[in-house]
Amino acid sequence: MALMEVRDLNKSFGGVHATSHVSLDVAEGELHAIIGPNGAGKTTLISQLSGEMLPDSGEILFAGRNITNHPMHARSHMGLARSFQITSVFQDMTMLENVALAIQAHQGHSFRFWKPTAKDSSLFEPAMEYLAQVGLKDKANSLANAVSHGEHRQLEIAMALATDPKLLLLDEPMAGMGQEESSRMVEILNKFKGSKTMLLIEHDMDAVFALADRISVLVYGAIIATDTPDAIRSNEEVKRAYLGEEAA
Ligand SMILES: Nc1ncnc2c1ncn2[C@@H]1O[C@H](COP(=O)(O)OP(=O)(O)OP(=O)(O)O)[C@@H](O)[C@H]1O
Repeated sequence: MALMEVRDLNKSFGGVHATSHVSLDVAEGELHAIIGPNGAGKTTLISQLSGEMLPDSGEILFAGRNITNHPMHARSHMGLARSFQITSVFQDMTMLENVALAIQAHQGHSFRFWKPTAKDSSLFEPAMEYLAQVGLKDKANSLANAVSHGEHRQLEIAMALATDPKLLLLDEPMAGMGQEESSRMVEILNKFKGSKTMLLIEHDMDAVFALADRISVLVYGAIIATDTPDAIRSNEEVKRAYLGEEAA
C-alpha cells in the first residue's frame, strides 16, 4: 500500500499552473525523487504535501487518511516531516541541544524558549544517537552557527529524524554543497534507505540517480514520467524535456 497518495492535485498562481493534475504515490520504504527544470513546480508541490500551501483542488492521502486540508502541525504529528526549514534550527544552541529540542517538541511540549539541560538524559541520549546516525557525533557540543554548511544540513536531517517520521520530505538537501559534502549527504541518506520512506527533491542529478528507487519528472507543473532511474534515463520524452537539455 502507498504511504502517500496524491490525486489530481492542482495549484495556480494567476495564469501559472504551478501544479497541474499531479498524481503520484510514494510506496512504504521507497526513496522517491522528484526532478524537473527550474520553475517546474517542485517547491510548490512539496509545500502542498507538507501543508505550507493548500491546493486549489485534488487530494493528498497519507497513511490512509485524507490530509488535503490538514494544517502543517497536524501532518507533522502524523509523521510527515519536511527537512530544511532553516528557521527551526536555533543558531546559538549546540548541535545536541537542537536535536534534543526537536525530540522534545515532537513529544508534544511546545515551549519554544525552553532550553534543554544536559541532565535530561531521556532527551540527550537519543539526541546523541541521531547525531551519530548523520555522522555528527564529534560536533555535538559545537554551536549550530559554528559548523560548516554541509554539517548544518546534516543537523537538519538529524532534527527531522528526531521526530520519528513515517515519511521524510527532503527539500534540496544538497543545495549549495560542494562535491565532497554532497557525496557525504548521499552516503547518509543511503543508510536510511529501506528503513525510512523518503521523498527527495534535488537538482544534483548524480545524487538523485545514485539514491532513488523511483523518479518522477515534473515539467511545467505536470508529471511526464514516473519510473526507475534506468528507465527515466532512457525515456525519450524526459530526455527531450529535461535531461537532454542538461547534457546540451
Ligand atoms: N507564490 C507564488 N506566486 C506566484 N507565482 C509563483 C509562486 N510560487 C511559485 N510560483 C510560480 O510557479 C512556478 C513553479 O515554481 P516552483 O518554485 O514551485 O518551481 P521549482 O521547480 O521549485 O523551481 P526551482 O527548481 O527553481 O526551485 C514558477 O513559474 C513560479 O514562478
